[in-house]
Amino acid sequence: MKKVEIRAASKTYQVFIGSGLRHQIGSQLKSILSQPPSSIFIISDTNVAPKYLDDVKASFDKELSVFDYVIKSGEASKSFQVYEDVLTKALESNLDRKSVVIALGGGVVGDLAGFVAATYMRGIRFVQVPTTLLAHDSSVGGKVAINHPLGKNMIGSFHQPEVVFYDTETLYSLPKREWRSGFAEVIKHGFIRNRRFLEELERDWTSFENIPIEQLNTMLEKSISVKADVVAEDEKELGVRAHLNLGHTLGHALEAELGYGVMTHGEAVAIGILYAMRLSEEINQIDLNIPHYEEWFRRLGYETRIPASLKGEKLLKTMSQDKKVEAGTIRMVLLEKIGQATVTNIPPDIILALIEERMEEGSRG
Ligand SMILES: NC(=O)c1ccc[n+]([C@@H]2O[C@H](COP(=O)([O-])OP(=O)(O)OC[C@H]3O[C@@H](n4cnc5c(N)ncnc54)[C@H](O)[C@@H]3O)[C@@H](O)[C@H]2O)c1
Ligand SMILES: O=C(O)C(=O)C[C@@H](O)[C@H](O)[C@H](O)COP(=O)(O)O
Ligand SMILES: [Zn+2]
Repeated sequence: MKKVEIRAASKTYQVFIGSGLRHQIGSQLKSILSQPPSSIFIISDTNVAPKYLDDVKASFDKELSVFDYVIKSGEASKSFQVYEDVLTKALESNLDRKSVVIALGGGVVGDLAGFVAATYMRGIRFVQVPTTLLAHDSSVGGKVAINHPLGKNMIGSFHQPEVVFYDTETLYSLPKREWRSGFAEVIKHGFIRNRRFLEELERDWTSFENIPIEQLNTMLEKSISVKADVVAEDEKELGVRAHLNLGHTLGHALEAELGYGVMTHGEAVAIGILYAMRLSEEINQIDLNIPHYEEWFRRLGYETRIPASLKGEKLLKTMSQDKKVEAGTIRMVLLEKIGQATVTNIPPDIILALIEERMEEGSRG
């Protein structure tokens, strides 16, 4: 088993990475939680629950009350309606301030369950049990949120989990599309902070078929360590944490404009990273060798261009509502070089011109 420590200003906790961890959650929590839980509330989704919910439930002593709530899978569940439904179930189950929420699933479950935990009775403890590759990112660092029709993750909080149990055996039931989606955040961690890691990824990850679990676990430990370093420096995104948003200003706008769930988060981030690299070249007057990276992304099966169905002006408007905007100015994460990020004010005309440039063939002008 591997372990990464997250030293956030508000809390230090461990991310355990290993095969089969879901079977040990109940017993492990006995020593990890300083106060025993009065009850457990597991939130999962319709794809994950049939596979793994019983295993997690069975890991708890019979005497402890364990409730669960299964949401419909997909990004559309990060909504006010589902948030309310989960809270209703929590209240009906008489959860109290010593209860512990468990997020069993991908980033959708993690973000929603974390926000439920952050707000139920003004905040109760929660535990992340990620089951997607992408959730190596979402389960760490304490950003929890739901979406608003006008923008991604607009209603949320910072609420750190007590612990993260990353049972990487569960990733082997993921569809290939979800491996690819999650890998975009891994690549992002390389681009913003660790060139050597990025080079290793390029060398070792040529497809998502038959990945040995040791290779997976080692890669995840490195990727989570990048996030851990950033969160330790800046838990609440007052500065350097914004670097974790590389590719997200456009990425989030793509998700919102296409309708939540049409493009996965990672698919949108991959297009957003290449777009941010192009902006970096323009603004910082550097050459990042984009054709090289675009070719790698294509080989891995990513779309690399902005869908032709979208309009530049509308994307710009949505990007103007990004959380990094200050006094109406769009601020984006750019690269100074591969492995080093920075945040820069970007004039709207440049944003628009490069959106047009990065549109799918045949849709420009
Ligand atoms: N809080 C953060 O710091 C942070 C970071 C990155 C992304 N996010 C958020 O995470 C979300 C995306 O997360 P995601 O990609 O995990 O999406 P997701 O939770 O929707 O999972 C993707 C799909 O895989 C299914 N699935 C999950 N685990 C499975 C398994 N083991 N086997 C088979 N199917 C499984 C899900 O049901 C879903 O259909 C977005 O909302 C994004 O905004 C948050
Ligand atoms: O942890 C962070 O900080 C990130 O930005 C990680 C991102 O991958 C993630 O998608 C996050 O939810 C985006 O946050 P937001 O503040 O831009 O909504
Ligand atoms: Zn992300």
